[in-house]
Amino acid sequence: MIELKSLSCSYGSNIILQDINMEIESHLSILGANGSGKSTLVRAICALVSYGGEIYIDGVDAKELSLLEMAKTISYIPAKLEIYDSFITVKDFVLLGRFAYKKNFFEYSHEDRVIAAQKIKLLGLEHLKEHTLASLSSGEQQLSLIAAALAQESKIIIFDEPTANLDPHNSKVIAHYIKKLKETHQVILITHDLHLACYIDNPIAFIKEKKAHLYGRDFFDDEVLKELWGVEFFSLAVKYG
Ligand SMILES: Nc1ncnc2c1ncn2[C@@H]1O[C@H](COP(=O)(O)OP(=O)(O)OP(=O)(O)O)[C@@H](O)[C@H]1O
Repeated sequence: MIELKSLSCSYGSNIILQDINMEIESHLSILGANGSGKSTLVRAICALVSYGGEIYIDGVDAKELSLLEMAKTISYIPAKLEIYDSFITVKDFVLLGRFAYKKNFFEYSHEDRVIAAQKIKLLGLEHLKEHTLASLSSGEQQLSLIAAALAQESKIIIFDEPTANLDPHNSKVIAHYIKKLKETHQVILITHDLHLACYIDNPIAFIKEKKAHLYGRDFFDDEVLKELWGVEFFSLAVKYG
């Protein structure tokens, strides 16, 4: 359970989110216009930006969590892989997901390596494990990001626009993984992909004018969508089902 109490976020004098009060009991999808503050909201939850108000994760004040405790609690998966080391292999990248569990600075344990190998297998990346990340397609990179996040073994996984760079086939593959992860993890999804949001079927927080507005399935009503986005919708088809 994530509780936001009077949450506010600003960049300098630019107020992005103001006085948000919300209980995220389980899964959630976050939608809203470009620049509305979706990524800022999840970055605040992950303690990646400073904020006013309070955030509690399972009753613990997020400000009290160390970096390593936070890593064991939440994984944040960005839309696109920023590759700092183009020569890192998939195997070594997924192992990085175990950084919070390292017993000393230099060594990953046998257990860390076993868990990383399991996640590589789970995501169907075994044939690519010795390949460099830079040599993979966007879809394969996204799968590698998910494998590293799973290796982190956090309860909460946040996806920030996971299908933004993917073709329809890979979007469907990723959509199925996200849906499956809901069985074992708390999944928070930021997306502009209404088909994906509809398929994942989480409660919706729509960010508008610095506030979060909550919806259920009613969000996907053509009239509601038209009012929120200002464009016509005609019976959104669930293409990932
Ligand atoms: N590091 C930063 N410094 C200053 N302003 C920022 C910073 N990060 C984001 N912003 C601004 O805050 C606002 C909200 O950004 P944010 O990335 O949270 O929006 P978003 O809803 O995720 O957008 P998008 O859908 O386009 O990804 C934007 O106006 C953005 O320009």
